[in-house]
Amino acid sequence: MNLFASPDTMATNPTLAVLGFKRQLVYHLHIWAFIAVAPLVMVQWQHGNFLLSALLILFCVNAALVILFLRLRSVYFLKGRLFPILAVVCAAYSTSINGHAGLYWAYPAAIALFFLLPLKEAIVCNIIFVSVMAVVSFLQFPEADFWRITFSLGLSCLFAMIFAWLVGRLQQELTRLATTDPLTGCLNRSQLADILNSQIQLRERYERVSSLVLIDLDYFKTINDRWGHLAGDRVLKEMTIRLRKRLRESDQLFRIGGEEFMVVLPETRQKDADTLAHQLLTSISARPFLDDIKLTASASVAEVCRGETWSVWLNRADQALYDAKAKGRNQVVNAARPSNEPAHTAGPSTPASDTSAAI
Ligand SMILES: Nc1nc2c(ncn2[C@@H]2O[C@H](COP(=O)(O)OP(=O)(O)OP(=O)(O)O)[C@@H](O)[C@H]2O)c(=O)[nH]1
Repeated sequence: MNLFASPDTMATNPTLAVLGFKRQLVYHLHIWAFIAVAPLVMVQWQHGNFLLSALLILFCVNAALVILFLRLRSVYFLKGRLFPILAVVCAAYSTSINGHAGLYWAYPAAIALFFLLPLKEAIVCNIIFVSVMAVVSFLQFPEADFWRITFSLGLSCLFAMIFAWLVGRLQQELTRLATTDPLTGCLNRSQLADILNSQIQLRERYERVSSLVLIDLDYFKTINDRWGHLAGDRVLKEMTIRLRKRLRESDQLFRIGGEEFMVVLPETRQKDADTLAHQLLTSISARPFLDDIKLTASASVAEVCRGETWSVWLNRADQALYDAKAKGRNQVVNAARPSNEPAHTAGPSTPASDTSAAI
């Protein structure tokens, strides 16, 4: 059994890959913490520290449950929140009764918080932890030791915080790079299946209907041939800006091929998507690109139908786009619905605007 994410998923979906790595981190952290802490239960029991022994048993039980839940259900037991609380309480209490022998555990506990909690929560928890440890050290050790402990623990937390913050930033940046197209900033195909599937689930569970629009520039090859690839790139960027201007925040714009774009429209019926597709084509053909390059585009519209998979949904839209090209371009074609679905608005192709096909 693959614990966290299949190799296929990790290769194609960066967001799931990151989630998989986070789960592995939590998993390994709990395993090694369990191995390190379990023998201490006996040691503390033999020393007559029954309360600490009980706290350590709780810690081990929680670690075992997190490991089991991750293995069997791929979810965090109690969202992994018990580890930090128990680690901090055990370390502080152990220091107060065992002196230096307990203090050593404060360092790994403080660092572990940054791996298990969201950054802000980890910072707050660590500030509280260092403060508690400072009070315990003040009461327990000579003044010189109190300063050493407080500063060395505080510095360890600071280093761990900087490291966790940078890793978080790096992870966000890598996810962004892996999920977007560098030229236009649109989403790329990596999350296409997931986003279409989530719309399908909304349709199946709550009857909430989404549509998708495919848009493909007409005769784009001619732009490259006449004005060069750089001009072609600038046209694609400007086209993205024009499309974005007309879309809502909740709509998702993908670049799924060279000059082919896809818009996923949540909570949108085919009729409204068709209206939007006409407006998008008009925004492309109404004004020339880079001052003198006139362009048109063809589009297709497909509302998600009950029981279909994302690839069937996309194929219907693809077929309709092919029809729009075959019928002369610069028009919107509504995708045919599967034969078992009642027809709402599927209709014949309609001209997008009067603008003649480009160049
Ligand atoms: N400048 C630029 N061109 C690209 C990019 N990606 C793909 N293309 C070009 O887009 C063109 C697509 O050509 P075709 O598939 O024949 O499509 P078309 O010329 O638009 O013709 P129809 O779609 O049939 O109207 C090719 O010349 C590709 O080289 C890109 O990122 N930048």
